[in-house]
Formats: sequence, structure tokens, C-alpha cells
Amino acid sequence: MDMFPTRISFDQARTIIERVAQAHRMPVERIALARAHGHILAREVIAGIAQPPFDNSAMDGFALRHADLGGEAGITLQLVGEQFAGPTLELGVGAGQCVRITTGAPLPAGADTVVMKENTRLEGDRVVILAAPKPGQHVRRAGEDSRAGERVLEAGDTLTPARIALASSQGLAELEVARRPTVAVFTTGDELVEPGLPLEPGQIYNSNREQLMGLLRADGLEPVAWPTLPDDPAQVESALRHAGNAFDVVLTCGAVSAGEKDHIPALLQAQGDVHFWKVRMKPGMPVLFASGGSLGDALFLCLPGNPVSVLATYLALGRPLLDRMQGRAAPRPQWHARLAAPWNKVHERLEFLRGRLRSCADGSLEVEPNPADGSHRMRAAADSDALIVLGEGAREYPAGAVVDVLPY
Ligand SMILES: Nc1nc2c(c(=O)[nH]1)N[C@H]1C(S)=C(S)[C@@H](COP(=O)(O)OP(=O)(O)OC[C@H]3O[C@@H](n4cnc5c(N)ncnc54)[C@H](O)[C@@H]3O)O[C@H]1N2
Ligand code: MOO
Repeated sequence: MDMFPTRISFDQARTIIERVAQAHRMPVERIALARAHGHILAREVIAGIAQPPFDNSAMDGFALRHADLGGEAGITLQLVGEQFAGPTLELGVGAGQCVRITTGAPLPAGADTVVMKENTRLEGDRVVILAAPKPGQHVRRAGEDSRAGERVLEAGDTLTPARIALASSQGLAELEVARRPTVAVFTTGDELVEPGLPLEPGQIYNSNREQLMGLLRADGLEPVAWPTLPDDPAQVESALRHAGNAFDVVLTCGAVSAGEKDHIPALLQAQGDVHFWKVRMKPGMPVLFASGGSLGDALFLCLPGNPVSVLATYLALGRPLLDRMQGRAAPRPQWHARLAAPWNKVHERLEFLRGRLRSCADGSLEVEPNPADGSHRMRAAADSDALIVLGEGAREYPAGAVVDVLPY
């Protein structure tokens, strides 16, 4: 008797993934800023200093007192010094005076406005203002971007280059992030041969390994690929036990359905704690998710062997698992688009159909479904750039129907 959820909806599967991931949050580690790209921030960042830290110039030109111009062009000011970006020279600007200044240089005391160089004419030590700036123009005020004490990054933020730059501007050399989960990748099946080797009758090339490795690397992980497992229960158990004790997550593909050589479900039912097996999704229905139990502390996400099933189950289930284990707050982009062609969905399962996205002149998005919808049709997946999400239930979708899409 099944003692675990089976043939569940996709939403139920996502809920279980979320719950288990929450219970398997990665420990926090402090890492160098330079290594933190793409990691998930584990603690908020409070600004220690204001940004900008001091009033400074936004242009190369002359710092002046706006009141001296009287709103007019043609005024001439006395040049009394130079302040470049760098150490503050403690210069002052008195009535009728100006100081040569460069972009980013601290504003001298007394000055409140900068006129850009192009709007001036230098005559010896006198500067003629050809076009009067507005009051305060080209001055970047201390604290206008953020004030000391403000929260500038949140726990759960993905460290994009812009956020790394923000942390850098606060002088932080290290950040506290969620440790990246270690991931072992297994392919299974006696029919598999590695690219580069000759193909015997009945054999096929292993395409899932590099697909999974690529998906994981694109998500910032450093997966480890194991040699392909033969369809032998003792060897499958031994390898998965080894990985289950050494990695945070074990991803397998193949041997998870109903065939005589599909050894993974029996193994995880006997040794592990199965969270679900079989989800009402297409492709990817036989996907299995388990805790390792006596196979180790790893979480096991066992994807079906068909290459398009690997793509869909990784994006729809594997990626959310890894994201939530790291505490990632923002969901991955899910967009709306109009179907460029009608689609007759004849089955009941939720479908991740492959399609190509294009941006239309009216500002909308359109997605062209690829008619080759078999889960072995890798060419259709390669020709596409998005999964089209069609909800449970048979339905005829007219062209123009708005659907959810998951770009990849
Ligand atoms: N009687 C049933 N048969 C099948 C069912 C079912 O419910 N009852 N489900 C079907 C569905 S849906 C899928 S998806 C597949 C999943 O099967 P497995 O996960 O057990 O995967 P395999 O049988 O090992 O392989 C399926 C298919 O994929 C090819 N494959 C496997 N690994 C790779 C790889 N690394 N690179 C390229 N291709 C790979 C393999 O040769 C098979 O053609 O089961 C259906 N059957
Ligand atoms: O669920 Mo399977 O991936 O449709 O062929």
C-alpha cells in the first residue's frame, strides 16, 4: 500500500517541495564579496554610511553660489582653486567666486550649484558663465540614495551584480549568504552511451547529463556528475547511498516509472521517506521526491528519463526546491503571453508545453506552441525558449488565449 502522496496535482507537489525545503534550509556562511555573485543573501544589510557619503558634483565644471548669478547668463566669477575627485582640500567659495571641480569631487564649502564646463568660458583666472544653471543643479546630495541606518538589502535577495555593487559601496568585503547546496547528478540506463563513443544497436547517447548540469550551473550551482548507473539494483543502491551521505541534493533521471528496470521507486520506498511519487503533470508524471532515510541526509529528486521531462521537472520542481533551500525570496519570472496558434489539450494533466516567445509591437508577448509535444522530442525543446503552462483538464485553447509561460 502507498504510504505517501501519489498522483497529486502540480500545486500539491509544489507545496510539499516548499515545506520540505523550509525544513532543509542551508546553513549561513560568510563569504568574500567577490564570491557572492548569484548567492542568496541570508541576512539583511543595513547601510553603515550614507550614499553618497558627501555632497559632490555630478559634472566636470565649476562649483559656485547660485545667488551670485542672479538667474542670468554672462556673469563672470573669480576662480579660486581646484577640487578634484579625491581627498577634500577644504576649499571655500565666497561671494563672486568659483572652484574648478570634477565629477564625484566633494563640493567646497559655500558652493551650492555646479555649472558644467561646456557652459563656461575660461579667461585667465576668471570664468564666464554662458548658461545659468538652476539652483542646486549638478549637485548630488549626501544621503539622497540611502541614509545610514536604512535597510538596503533584504534576507532572501539574490545577489545580482547591482546588489553586489550596492554592498561594495557600503564597504562590505564579506556577505552572509546561504551556503549553496551540493548537488549530485545521476543518469541511469543500460542503453546510455556517452557522446564521443560509438553507438551500438539499441543504444542512445546520454543527453540528460549535460542538460541537467547546464540547468544547475545556470542557477549558480556546482553540480557533480556521477558515472551513469546500470539498471542493476545493487549498483543503484550503492551509488545513491554514497551520494546520499555526501551531498545535500541528489538528482537522478530515469528508472522512476513502471518498468521492470525502474529500480529507484522501490529503493526509496524501502530505504527512504517518499514525499510524493507521480504528479499530474505532462511531461514528468513519474517524478519522485524523497528524503534519503538510510541512504543519507540528502533530498532525492528523481526525474523521469525522457529528456523533455527532465527539462520540465527541473524547471518546475527542482529549481524551486534549490531556491527555497537557499531562502530565495523572489519567485522566478512567470509571464503572461498570448497563444500565437490554437492548442487542443486532450488530456487531463497540467501541461508544460514548449514554445517560442516573441515580443509584439503593441507591448504584448506572444508564444508559438511547438506541435512536437512528445517528451522525447528534444528538438522541439531546443527550438523553444519557454514552457507554456496549461492548467489541469482537457480544453481547447483558441489563438490569442492568455497563458502563463515560464521562460528558460
Ligand atoms: N507502463 C508505464 N509506462 C510508462 C509510464 C507509466 O506511467 N506506466 N510513464 C511514462 C512516462 S510519462 C515517462 S516520462 C517515462 C519515464 O520513465 P523513467 O523515468 O522510468 O525513465 P526510463 O524508462 O529510464 O527512460 C525513459 C526514456 O528516456 C530515455 N532516457 C533515459 N535517460 C536518458 C538520458 N540520460 N539521456 C537520454 N535519454 C534518456 C530512455 O532511453 C527512455 O526512452 O516512462 C513512461 N512509461
Ligand atoms: O510524464 Mo512523461 O514525461 O509525459 O513522457
